[in-house]
Amino acid sequence: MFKGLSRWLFGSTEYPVLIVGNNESGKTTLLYRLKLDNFVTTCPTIGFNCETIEYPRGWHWQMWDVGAGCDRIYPLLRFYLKPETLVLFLHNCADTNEPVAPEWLRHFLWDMVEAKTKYIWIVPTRQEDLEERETYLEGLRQIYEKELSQVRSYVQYKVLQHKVSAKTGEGLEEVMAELHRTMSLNSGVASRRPGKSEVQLKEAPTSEEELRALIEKEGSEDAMDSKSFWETFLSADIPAWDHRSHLKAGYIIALESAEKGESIFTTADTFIAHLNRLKEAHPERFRNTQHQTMTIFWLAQLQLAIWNYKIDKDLDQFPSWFDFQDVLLHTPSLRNTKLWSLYYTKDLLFSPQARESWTAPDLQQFPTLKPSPVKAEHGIQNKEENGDRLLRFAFAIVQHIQASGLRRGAVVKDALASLETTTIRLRTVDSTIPPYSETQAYFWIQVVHAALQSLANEVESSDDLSEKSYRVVSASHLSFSNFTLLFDITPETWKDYYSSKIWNSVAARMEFVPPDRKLLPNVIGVSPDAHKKATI
Ligand SMILES: Nc1nc2c(ncn2[C@@H]2O[C@H](COP(=O)(O)OP(=O)(O)OP(=O)(O)O)[C@@H](O)[C@H]2O)c(=O)[nH]1
Ligand SMILES: [Mg+2]
Repeated sequence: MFKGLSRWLFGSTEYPVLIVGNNESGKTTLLYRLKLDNFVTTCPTIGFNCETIEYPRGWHWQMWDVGAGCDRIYPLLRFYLKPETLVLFLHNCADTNEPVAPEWLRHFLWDMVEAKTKYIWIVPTRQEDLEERETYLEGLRQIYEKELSQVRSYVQYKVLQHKVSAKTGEGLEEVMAELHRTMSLNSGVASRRPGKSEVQLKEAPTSEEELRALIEKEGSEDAMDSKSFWETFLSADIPAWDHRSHLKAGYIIALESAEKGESIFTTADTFIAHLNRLKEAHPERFRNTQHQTMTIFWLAQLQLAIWNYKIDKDLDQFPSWFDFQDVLLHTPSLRNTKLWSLYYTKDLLFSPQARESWTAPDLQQFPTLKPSPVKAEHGIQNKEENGDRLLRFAFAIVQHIQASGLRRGAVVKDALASLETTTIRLRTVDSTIPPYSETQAYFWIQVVHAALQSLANEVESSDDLSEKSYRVVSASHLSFSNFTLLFDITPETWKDYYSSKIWNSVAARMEFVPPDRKLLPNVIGVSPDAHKKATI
């Protein structure tokens, strides 16, 4: 109602502006200098002040100066964040003891990401007594930009470099001009969600060369080897919790899991258990909200990078903990904090559903392993590769159904829809990929389901309790490679059930067509020599 009234009175929208910063950084002084064009004597703010400022004529800014000590109340700041909120972060230059880019800013930035708040300006205040002002401000800019770069794919930021004094009013007009310029350039953006194509344009992935340079730079600044890092990680004492440390911790966990042949779901559980432990030890520092799909996404990319490294370097064993930097340089895309945007739309990835449980990508499937050099020499039949792709896809879906306890019908329906979109996309860049076929997709899901179900059934009938618990774990936590070892299922298995004529028919693409050679399996037995193979 008030919004409507103000619009009627002022004939325009009010843009919300949140003013934050450490104690005594001049938030209240700045607000009243803008409002009254006068210096007011302040005392520490309890609660908040809110004033509407007009600048220039016809443009209205609803400015919120929130409480004393943002470092203590920052968990509450997120309630002021909306997609259309603009943020001014005041840095107090008069207090040289004050940390530059304080710890709470990092959490606040991720709160901004979560709230889809898009703009923040760092305003250095109380500059009157600065010696070598320009050098000092340049130093500030570098430190803040490093911190802000963590969220650069989501948030636009700027560290202002001109002289600002809330006491005299110097430089405040430029601050308001910044807000005005941004909002007039993005007129209407604040109040509507950007379309998909806009998001993709703005957030195009960084080039491989740039990423490699970034990894080199961060590697040379990172004095901590993986062992020492892991110790500080276990004691919740790591120096920074940025993208690189996330990758480093993930790398170690993914490596251990790859060696044990654990599934990606188990790996993710391990990682999340560590996160929870860190959060318990230092709730103010580790505030990542639990995100199942995001965790699985990054761990899967790390596992893939580890495997590709092993294959390309022709190693007999997995790389070691100490090869972290080399593995990153081998797959520089890991350094792209927005890598997920190649696979997921923002709307899907940040949905409550994706947060709570594994959700398949809606833009394209995760990449699979590169073919090993030997295979590549002989060339791989695309059909066989496609069979492998569908088999892996089916395996991930069925295992997810078993691990999550979700209703099978709904998951399969969503998964098939996602597979269809992915296939259509893939075919636009590689026409040798066979078209999506409902029959083929459903067939692989059914085959994998029957196989895993047979493991569960064996558990039911076993009297040996230790065997029982072992099998329960193995059915839902089996890795894909162990799965193909246990069951004689290959990309060619369909030939036992379907003739090529039916399998490749147009009718089979449109809807499920039953097999013409043999009934679909309800239960598949474990391959007789599986135990022998699994121990190799
Ligand atoms: N010299 C100078 N002093 C300033 C400036 N801005 C604020 N001050 C002084 O700094 C002190 C703190 O200013 P406030 O406006 O109360 O700061 P605040 O960030 O709102 O403080 P809290 O509400 O306690 O968080 C006051 O004594 C102000 O007069 C400035 O630009 N220059
Ligand atoms: Mg105040």
